[in-house]
Amino acid sequence: MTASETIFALSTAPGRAGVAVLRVSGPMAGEAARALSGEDLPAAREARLRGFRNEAGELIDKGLLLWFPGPNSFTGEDLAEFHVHGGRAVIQGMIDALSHQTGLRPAEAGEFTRRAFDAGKLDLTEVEGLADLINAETDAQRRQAVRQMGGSLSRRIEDWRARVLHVSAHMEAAIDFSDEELPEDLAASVRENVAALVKELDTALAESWRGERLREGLSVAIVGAPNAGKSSLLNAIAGRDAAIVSETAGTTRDVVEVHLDLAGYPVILADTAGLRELPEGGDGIEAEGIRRARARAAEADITLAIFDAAAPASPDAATRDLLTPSSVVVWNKTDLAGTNSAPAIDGYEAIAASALTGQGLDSLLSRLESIAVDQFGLGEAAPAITRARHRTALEEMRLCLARALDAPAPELAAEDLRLAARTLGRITGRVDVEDLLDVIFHDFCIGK
Ligand SMILES: Nc1nc2c(ncn2[C@@H]2O[C@H](COP(=O)(O)OP(=O)(O)OP(=O)(O)O)[C@@H](O)[C@H]2O)c(=O)[nH]1
Ligand SMILES: [K+]
Ligand SMILES: [Mg+2]
Repeated sequence: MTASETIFALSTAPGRAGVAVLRVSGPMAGEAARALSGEDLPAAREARLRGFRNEAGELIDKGLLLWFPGPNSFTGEDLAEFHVHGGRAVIQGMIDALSHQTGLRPAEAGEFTRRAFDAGKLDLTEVEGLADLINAETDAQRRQAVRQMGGSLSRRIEDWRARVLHVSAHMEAAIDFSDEELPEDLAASVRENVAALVKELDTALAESWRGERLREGLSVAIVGAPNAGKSSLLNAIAGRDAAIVSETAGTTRDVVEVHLDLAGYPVILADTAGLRELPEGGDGIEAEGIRRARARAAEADITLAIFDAAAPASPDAATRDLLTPSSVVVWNKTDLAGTNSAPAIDGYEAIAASALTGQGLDSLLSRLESIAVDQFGLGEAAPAITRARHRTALEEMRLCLARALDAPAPELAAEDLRLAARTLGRITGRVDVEDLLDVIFHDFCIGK
């Protein structure tokens, strides 16, 4: 990317809508806005009604023009926004007119945000927060994304990084000024500070799965014997015919997912193939479905095990084999059983339900909801580690700090601390040696 290129794109979703927004960013943005509107630019950050014309002078649409002169814009560059009516022909007309402007080219995916990052408007965690916000499906996901976009994670990372740099700056200075061992009081304070950081990192790492899981959703796999009513339950919960239901055992083969919002938390409910032993040379497609069902059950956070209440005497053995302490057990088809009793299975408390009448679905949903609240609710206080990338960097930083604590010589400890700070800098995308110098000059008188 070269900063001198001017880019443009439709910033709202394509298709019909009341309003569509097109953005132009770069040195030619003002020129393009003048050319299309045939008038001077509006005052900075003030919306003005303008007619937009193509190169033949034909009116494409009337709409609002906004002018954000750099550096006070999202990208840090000159940026113009055209708000027009959101029809396919209007949008295409605007895109064609912008393409005809010299020096303009269509933006690549993420290029506006990339420019905002390059201009120092957002760091990497804030960029990720913005992406998460655009993808957020539930309230809790939105809250986490807004916090991260607002810099909560970066402030936490920067705080750790500043503390590491501070310790290492003191060590480097002591090393420079003497060629012997570190003074004992300095060595003790280094140890104390580094040990405190290691402890905080351990807490953050122990909690890190929460933020990642909130981005992805709690995964629930529905398992059970063929015809237990798994697909019927999925449909009843989703309120639509997401999966095929039939009286033929072995109907479901592919994993069918439905996204739920339970108390603001994302849950991905997956219907799977019924578990059963297939005869030799049996249906290979069903066998593949069963393999996928088992794989999904193994990686799910929760298995929702469905048993047939019409046959209470012999709960399916293959399903019982998959029960774990985080399983939720359901007797389905209670309408056929003629009783609402839900005897425990292998010691697991069960819920009585009927996909047909809807009975018991409330209890089932509130059980899932309370599991989601337990999993996610607690984690909302601290800025979350939301990506494997963050976790890997923190694990690496922890190793560096642990090595620094055990280092046989102060020079080696200082090197490990430098590495720890760099690792953290990778999370926010601000790896910068100038910082180390800044701290040194800040804390020590130059004349000394
Ligand atoms: N009476 C009654 N019938 C049900 C209930 N739930 C499902 N059924 C019926 O049971 C049969 C099997 O239902 P499915 O939802 O296809 O069962 P499944 O567990 O997904 O079956 P496979 O995909 O083949 O493993 C269908 O004929 C459903 O109409 C229920 O609660 N009550
Ligand atoms: K079936
Ligand atoms: Mg099914």
